[in-house]
Amino acid sequence: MTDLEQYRQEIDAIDQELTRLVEQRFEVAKKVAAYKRAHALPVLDSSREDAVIQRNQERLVRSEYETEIATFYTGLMAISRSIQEKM
Ligand SMILES: C=C(O[C@@H]1C=C(C(=O)O)C=C[C@H]1O)C(=O)O
Repeated sequence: MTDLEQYRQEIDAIDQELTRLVEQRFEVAKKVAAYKRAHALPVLDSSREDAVIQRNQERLVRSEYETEIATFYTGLMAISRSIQEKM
């Protein structure tokens, strides 16, 4: 196996885990949406989103990825909100 094939195999294994976790996150977001609907709360909670981004930036082993992790969570939470809004 070439180094390239080996690296792609590593990425595929990470993606498998990521997809499982992201799907799990979406399912919990739907429960949050049901709660918010029952309590007449808006889908968007900007202060919560800011806190999620900050906490995950702090979790990084390498702070060089702070901007990228913020971009990642911003996109993930936008998708999460779109799932909640479709309900
Ligand atoms: C899931 C929620 O709804 C929205 C989506 C969020 C997320 O995906 O983490 C966070 C805040 C909200 O804008 C929530 O309020 O917790």
